[in-house]
Amino acid sequence: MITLALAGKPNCGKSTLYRAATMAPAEIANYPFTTIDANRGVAYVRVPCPCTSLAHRCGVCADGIRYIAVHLIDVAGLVPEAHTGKGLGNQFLDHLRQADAIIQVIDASGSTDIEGNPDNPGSHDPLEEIPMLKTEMAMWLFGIIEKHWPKMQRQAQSRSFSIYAGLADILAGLSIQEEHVMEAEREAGIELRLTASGDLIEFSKILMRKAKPMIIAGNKADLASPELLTKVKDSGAILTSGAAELALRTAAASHMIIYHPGDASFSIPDKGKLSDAQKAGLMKMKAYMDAHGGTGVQEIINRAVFELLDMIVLYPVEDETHLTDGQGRVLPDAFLMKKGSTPHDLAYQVHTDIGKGFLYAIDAKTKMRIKESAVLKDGDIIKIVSTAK
Ligand SMILES: Nc1nc2c(ncn2[C@@H]2O[C@H](COP(=O)(O)OP(=O)(O)OP(=O)(O)O)[C@@H](O)[C@H]2O)c(=O)[nH]1
Repeated sequence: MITLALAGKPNCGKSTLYRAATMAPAEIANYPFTTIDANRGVAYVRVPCPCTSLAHRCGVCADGIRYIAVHLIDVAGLVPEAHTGKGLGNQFLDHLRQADAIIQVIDASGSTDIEGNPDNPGSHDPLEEIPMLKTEMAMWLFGIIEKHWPKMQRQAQSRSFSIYAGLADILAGLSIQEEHVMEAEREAGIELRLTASGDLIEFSKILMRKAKPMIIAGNKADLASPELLTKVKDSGAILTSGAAELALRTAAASHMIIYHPGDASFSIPDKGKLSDAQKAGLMKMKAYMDAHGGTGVQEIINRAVFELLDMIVLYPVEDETHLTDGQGRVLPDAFLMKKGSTPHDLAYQVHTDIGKGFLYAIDAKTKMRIKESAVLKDGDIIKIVSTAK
């Protein structure tokens, strides 16, 4: 399953964002494994469910909204020089190891300094936080490479030794592959074999960027001044309010409001049941959402998955006419897969045996056979015919 990590300095709101994003939407609260351990949980991307255009609705989605699970990690807060052991030190880097993509959380309200100490809103520049994470991650990676470099350079004297494979091997735990190493070498304009370890910092930065793509959440946006909001938004960050999202999901869970994560707004079914304080709190959130089109929490998860990681959603079925599985359930499964995936890749994703016994696939929309190597499109509903059952 795809893993996203929330990383940033202490007090920028990571845990609040994490709690909000991993609080299962009311309709799917009984999904298994909502919390895996203290800092690893299940969050969801939101997509329109294809069943909305069918005669039979699917029973999985909530009012035509399909939520698909991804893992989310709440990474320990990091401070400058964390790679040397400062603050909680390398703990955060060990968490990041497991991530496919990183959501860097910054305090858009400027109400905490670079080490996370509280201050008045607007007293710090949120954009100063952005290079810190990149630097710490790159220096950590550099530290690993540096340790192995003398040996690697000796081995590189031998013609049969590939420095790309060697480096990828050392960094396999970080999901760094040979192609990443080659691309980073090219981009850094160096020849790895001939480069002294001390000159590998820029290379490490590029390599980290390739292996762990990053998107920025300008969090606590509800507390930020209009000037800071503009500045943070112009930097390309997505504005978020983890606190608002958490409050909305909590209110929805107790049926105080109707809200699906990612909605631009919410409704109150029975105002009479709310206290004046609750009404005032909700109105404040409504004003914020009206101004920003929502809390931004769902948006950042969707963008991390679909834009940073280039994923599409595919729906495997066993019966291409009724779009059901073997038990008659309509569109029960939705898989997140890399853009460019083929029916054969999907077959493997469903089950290794289905992949091994793959015969052919049918596009349920056109009822036509498609080639094993055809490139699938986002939203495709596919029947796989395999020797395996
Ligand atoms: N106004 C506002 N406050 C927030 C928001 N998110 C978090 N906070 C507050 O900011 C403070 C820090 O939030 P946390 O979620 O604990 O921050 P953290 O980054 O996990 O902190 P560490 O665990 O120290 O790394 C708490 O008082 C939160 O209530 C937000 O979106 N808006």
